[in-house]
Amino acid sequence: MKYRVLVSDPLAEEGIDILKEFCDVDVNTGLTENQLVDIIGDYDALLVRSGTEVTAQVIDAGDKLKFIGRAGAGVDNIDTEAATRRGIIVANAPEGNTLAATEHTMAMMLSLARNIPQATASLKKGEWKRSKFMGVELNDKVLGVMGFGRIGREVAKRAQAMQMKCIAYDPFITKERAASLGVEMVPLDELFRRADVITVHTPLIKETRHVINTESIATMKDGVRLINCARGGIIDEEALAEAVASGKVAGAALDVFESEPPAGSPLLDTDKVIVTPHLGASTVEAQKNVAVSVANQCISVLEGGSAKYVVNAPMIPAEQQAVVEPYAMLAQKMGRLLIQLTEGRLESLEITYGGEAAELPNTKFVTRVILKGMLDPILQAPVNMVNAEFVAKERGIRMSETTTEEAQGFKNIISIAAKTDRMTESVSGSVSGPDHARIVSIGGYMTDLTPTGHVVISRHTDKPGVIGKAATILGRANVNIAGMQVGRHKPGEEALMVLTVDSVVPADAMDEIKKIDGIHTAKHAEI
Ligand SMILES: NC(=O)C1=CN([C@@H]2O[C@H](COP(=O)(O)OP(=O)(O)OC[C@H]3O[C@@H](n4cnc5c(N)ncnc54)[C@H](O)[C@@H]3O)[C@@H](O)[C@H]2O)C=CC1
Ligand SMILES: O=C(O)C(=O)COP(=O)(O)O
Repeated sequence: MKYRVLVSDPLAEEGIDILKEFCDVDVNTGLTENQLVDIIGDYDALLVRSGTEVTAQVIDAGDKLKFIGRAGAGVDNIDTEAATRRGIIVANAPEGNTLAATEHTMAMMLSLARNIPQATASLKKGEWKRSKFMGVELNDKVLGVMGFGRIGREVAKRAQAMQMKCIAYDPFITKERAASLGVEMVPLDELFRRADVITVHTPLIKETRHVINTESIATMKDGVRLINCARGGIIDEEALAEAVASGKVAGAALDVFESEPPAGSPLLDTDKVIVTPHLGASTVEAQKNVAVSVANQCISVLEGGSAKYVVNAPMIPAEQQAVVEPYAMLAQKMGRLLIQLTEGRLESLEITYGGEAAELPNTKFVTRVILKGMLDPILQAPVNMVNAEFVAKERGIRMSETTTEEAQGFKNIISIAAKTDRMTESVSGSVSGPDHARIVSIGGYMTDLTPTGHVVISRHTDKPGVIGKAATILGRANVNIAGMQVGRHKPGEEALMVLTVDSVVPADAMDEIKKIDGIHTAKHAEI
């Protein structure tokens, strides 16, 4: 059956064409939330731009939904937490419109400095007012860039070409990185104090909401100019309107608004503020880029693969794949085995990465794989790389992740210790090559087990006859034993037996094994 994809905002034809090769595509724009809720249950994927609010209600109604794609950068119109809870991958196309937004910012800055939109409107009205539209030069002025990500950096590069002095604030970018581009990183209050023009390029998050407000504007230079081509709400619009009216702010250029469209905003009534209707990404080139990117990611996810720009799950970058993948495969098997060996309600998990495993670039990814391996068999709802951690947290499972140089005689080791309300159990494994991994201990007993197929694992008193009786029972049940290992600490004490078998062990045979004199516990597991 073909997958069904709903496109609820205008998407470039190039993207739609890619989707149509693999999916049934419906383009249905301008839907209300209720209309979307009514139809979303029929679709496997939803593709949007900034025009669709993908709320928790929409997501919860998307019974078949596996992928939400954002043909652009900002995902603030998507309830990613709700998607994560439901195991839906959210991905964006953050690179495709960087240059479009950058060039729009430059256009806004130049228009603001030289009053181009106002002068155009005036001349078209039949006026010829040359002195009214006296401008300022950008040459030698200080540009303050708040948010030094993709767009912020490209804006700075272009501003430097116009001989502006660029300073930037971004708590997540190092001074060295900025210095390599000739940009001085400064604290935010210094940026506000020193800049002649301030342009914001951050996401709208708690920390950036109304960061430009009455108080911060008061610390800026008289006659400062402000630009927002990022997200409405980073600048407090009421404070801006007042500061423009008082003359503190000489002018502002806005592409985005707290509410879009910004009907009734006083910012639309003043000539000192120039505006565009969220056009930052609106170039032919950018729209083609983002549509193609998100369409390809959508198909990849629907076909069981991964997406390049997942917003709500850790993915392994291509360059780390070869190193991380063997550990991830082992980890999932270890998780699966461990959950089958435990009884009771899972309370905590301690995961230790030792030796070379501690150096992995992405232990968080491997930890999620362990969780998926453990939780998938026991939960009704699908557990995947998107929601594994969330599901564990929701179920109150305490998690700890430790790294250590110690690898217990192996080059690398992953150990998982699980505690339930009834018992503790542990499993360790080691990777010895791209396709070669072993379970090296269970419950503290050494083993050497290829993590695949069916096993019977039992604890028994180390005395003659116990193993033979178990083998006889399996033989009678027509279960072939492919391998056997016994681990013990001291002769005569408790021992652990691992039997690899070629097929499922019938429940009555397992019951018989559990009743053998000397057997303490016995479990059948499929790894
Ligand atoms: N007007 C439009 O049509 C478009 C708007 N955008 C918006 O532009 C903004 C920037 O986009 P990109 O550069 O692609 O994103 P990005 O993720 O590459 O850069 C954002 C930067 O903001 C920084 N940041 C986060 N919190 C911060 C804080 N509290 N203070 C200062 N910096 C902080 C991050 O470290 C990051 O470097 C986003 O809000 C995006 O949605 C993007 C494309 C088109
Ligand atoms: O990519 C972004 O963050 C944008 O704001 C672009 O929005 P749009 O796709 O033009 O609705």
